Amino acid sequence: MVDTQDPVVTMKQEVGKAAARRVQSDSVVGLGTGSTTAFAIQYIGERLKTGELKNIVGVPTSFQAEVLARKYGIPLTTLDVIEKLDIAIDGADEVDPQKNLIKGGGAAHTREKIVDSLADLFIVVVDQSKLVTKLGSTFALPVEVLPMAITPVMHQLEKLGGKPELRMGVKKDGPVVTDQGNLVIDVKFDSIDDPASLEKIINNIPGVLENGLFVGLADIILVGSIQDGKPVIEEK
Ligand SMILES: O=C(CO)[C@H](O)[C@H](O)COP(=O)(O)O
Repeated sequence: MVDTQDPVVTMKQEVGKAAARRVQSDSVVGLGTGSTTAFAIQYIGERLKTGELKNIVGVPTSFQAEVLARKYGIPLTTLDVIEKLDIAIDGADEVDPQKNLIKGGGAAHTREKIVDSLADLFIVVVDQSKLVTKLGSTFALPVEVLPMAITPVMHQLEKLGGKPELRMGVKKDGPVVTDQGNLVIDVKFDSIDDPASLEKIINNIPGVLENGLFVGLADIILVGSIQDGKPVIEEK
């Protein structure tokens, strides 16, 4: 259960709400994945319920987002019937000063990249600990891979200087399986000097579906921190 008294939880809640307040009536909204975005989805649902927001449809980036959207009464649509989104709200695992991201801590980065990249406005919700000067400094880069290609892809990632590890389940024996039925390799790089070219190089390895580098996609970063015991939100 979520501890609503925990200041970190309160701060995540406030960041999620701040992003949800940017959603306007008559819009198509990308619904991200993760614990921070979950609060944004909840608050969009609450604004719909009170009538403050009208005529919203969501595009979920994962099974988790879909379940939450249904729980909070947000109607859903698919990319087959819309051309673009007005706004997307999503979390991140690392954010650099150029607003480039590492995502995929929840193994949802493939669908997240599709949805977030189609949004006119992509808002990222994070806490201060996610800000880094260089991507890769704290977090391993998630790469979604077709199961049959795991071994050759690992070899290629090692040749790029990474240390690849197959992501294993928690409270589930065996590897994590994505919403698409694939596996995730987390690759630790000492540092990622050129995220734009690494994103392309990794995606060019046969068997790789998508990696968690989001380059040049984010428009606004909402950063939460706790100051004097209170949540503070800063916009970058
Ligand atoms: O990329 C993601 C899922 O694939 C998440 O957005 C990312 O892991 C951040 O999650 P949280 O808000 O729980 O820290």
